[in-house]
Amino acid sequence: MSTPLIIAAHGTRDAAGEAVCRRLGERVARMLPDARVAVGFVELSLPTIPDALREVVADEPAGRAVVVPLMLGTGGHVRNDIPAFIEEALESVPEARIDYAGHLGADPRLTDAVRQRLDAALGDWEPGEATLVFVGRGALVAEANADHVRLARMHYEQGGWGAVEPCFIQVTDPRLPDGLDRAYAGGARRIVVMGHWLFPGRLRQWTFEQAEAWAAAHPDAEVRLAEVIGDCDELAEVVIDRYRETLPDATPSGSPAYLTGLLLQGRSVVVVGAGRVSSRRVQRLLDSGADVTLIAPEATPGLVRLAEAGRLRWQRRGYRDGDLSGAWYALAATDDPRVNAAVAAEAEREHAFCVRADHAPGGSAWTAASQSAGGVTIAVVGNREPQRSRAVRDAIFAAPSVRQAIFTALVGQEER
Ligand SMILES: C[C@@]1(CC(=O)O)C2=NC(=C\c3[nH]c(c(CCC(=O)O)c3CC(=O)O)Cc3[nH]c(c(CC(=O)O)c3CCC(=O)O)/C=C3\N/C(=C\2)[C@@H](CCC(=O)O)[C@]3(C)CC(=O)O)/[C@H]1CCC(=O)O
Ligand SMILES: NC(=O)c1ccc[n+]([C@@H]2O[C@H](COP(=O)([O-])OP(=O)(O)OC[C@H]3O[C@@H](n4cnc5c(N)ncnc54)[C@H](O)[C@@H]3O)[C@@H](O)[C@H]2O)c1
Repeated sequence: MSTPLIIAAHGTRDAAGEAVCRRLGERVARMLPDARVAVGFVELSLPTIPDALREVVADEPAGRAVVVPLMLGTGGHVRNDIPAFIEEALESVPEARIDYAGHLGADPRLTDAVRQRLDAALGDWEPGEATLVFVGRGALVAEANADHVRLARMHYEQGGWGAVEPCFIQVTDPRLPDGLDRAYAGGARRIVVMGHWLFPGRLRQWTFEQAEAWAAAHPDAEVRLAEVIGDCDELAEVVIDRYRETLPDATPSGSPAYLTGLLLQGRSVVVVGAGRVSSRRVQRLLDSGADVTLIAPEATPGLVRLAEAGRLRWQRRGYRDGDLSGAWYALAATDDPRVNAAVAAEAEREHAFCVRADHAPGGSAWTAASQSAGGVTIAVVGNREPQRSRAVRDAIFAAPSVRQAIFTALVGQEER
C-alpha cells in the first residue's frame, strides 16, 4: 500500500455540494487503488482534517500521510488553517510523518475543465461576441486575488473572448455586480458569468442569484451562467499529481541518481516535443551517435535543419501511444504535462529510461549538466537544481588541477 492521501476540502452547508465533493474523493480513490484516500474538511462538513488524519495515521504502521489542499488559490486556508490542522493532528500522533502538498493552482487541466464549462454556457454564442465575467472567491491575501486576475487574462487570451472582467464574490473589489456593470459599460450585451469554484455550494448560489438579479435589472443584456468545475477527471488528476509530487518516496531526494555513461551509438532514442528543451538536448544525443526520432507537430528552426540534413527522423505530428516501441531512451519534453505523463508511462511499460522535462520525479532518468574534453565527460546531477549543477560543472572544468589531470593523462597516453 502507498502512503494515504487526505484531501483537505473546504466543506459546505449545501448537501448537494458536499456530495459532489465526496464523489470527487471516490474518483481519486478509484484512480489510486493502492492508497487509502479520505476527505477531511476545513469547516461546515465532517470529518475535520485532524480527525481524518488521526484515523488513517492510526492504521498505518509507518504513520505517514500526504495532505492535498483541495483549493484553487493560496488564501488563508491553504496558508494557515490546514497547516494548523496538521499540527493539531500531530499532537496526538507525534511520531507520524505528514507531508503537505501544494494547492491546485492554475494547472492546464483545470483551465481545460473551466473552458468546457464556459463552452457549455456559451451555447450558440461565439466567445468573440461575448464578455466573460469571471468571479473569484476574494481573499485577504493579495497574491491569491492577483492569481485570479491572471487566470482571467489567460482565459481572455486563450478563449478568444470579446472581453473578460475579473471580479470577486466576497472580501475584495470589484464585486460581481461591479464586474457586470463594467462589462455593460464596455458595451457587452452577451455576458457569461462563471464563479470559479470547485463545487456547488453557497458561493455558487450567491453568484447565480446576484447575476440573475443584475440581469433582471438590465433587460437589454443577456446573461448566461457557467457551471462550477465539479467532480471530473481533470480535477482528480491534479489532486493526484500534487500527492505524487509530495510523496516522501517519489522524490529521489533521499537517494542520489546512479550516474552512468550510456553508449547510445546506433540505438533508438525517441524525443517527444521539439521546443527549447529538446533543442538543447538533441545535439548531444546525436553527438553520442544515437538514432534519434523526433515527434512533435512543430519544431524549432535548429531541429528542422537537423531533420532536413537527415541527422534525425522527424515525425511531424502529436505523440501517440506506441511511439516508444524499441526505444532505449526517451525524452518527454512537450509543453503539455498530460502528454509528458503518457510518454513517461509508456517508457515505464517498455522498460526504457525516460526523462520527463516538466516534472522530473515522473521520469526515470535525469539529464546531467555535462561537458566533454580530452575524451573525458564531466557530468553533474543534483536534486532538481539545474543551475547549481551547471555551476558545479563549470567550476570543476575551470579548475586548473582538473584540466591538468585530464590533459596530463592524455599526454601520457600519446607518449606511450
Ligand atoms: C543541467 C541541465 C542539463 C540539460 O538540460 O542539458 C538540466 N536542466 C538545465 C537547464 C534548465 N532547467 C530548467 C531551466 C529553466 C529555469 C529557470 O528559468 O529558472 C533551465 C535553464 C535554461 O533552460 O536555460 C528548469 C527545469 N529543470 C527541470 C525542471 C522540472 C523539475 O525539476 O521537475 C525544470 C522546471 C520546468 C518548468 O518550469 O516547468 C528538471 C531537470 N533539469 C535537469 C537538467 C535535470 C537534472 C537537474 C539537476 O542536476 O539538478 C532535471 C531534474 C531532469 C531533466 O529534465 O533532465 C540544464 C543546464 C545545463 C547547461 O546549461 O549546460
Ligand atoms: N527540464 C528542463 O531543463 C526544463 C527547462 C525549461 C523548461 N522545462 C519544461 O519542459 C517543457 C518543455 O519546455 P520547452 O521550453 O521545450 O517548450 P516549448 O513550448 O518550446 O516546446 C514544446 C514542444 O512540444 C511540442 N508538443 C506539444 N504537444 C505535443 C504533442 N501532443 N506531441 C508531441 N509534441 C508536442 C510542441 O510542438 C513543441 O515542439 C515545459 O513543460 C517546461 O516547463 C524543462
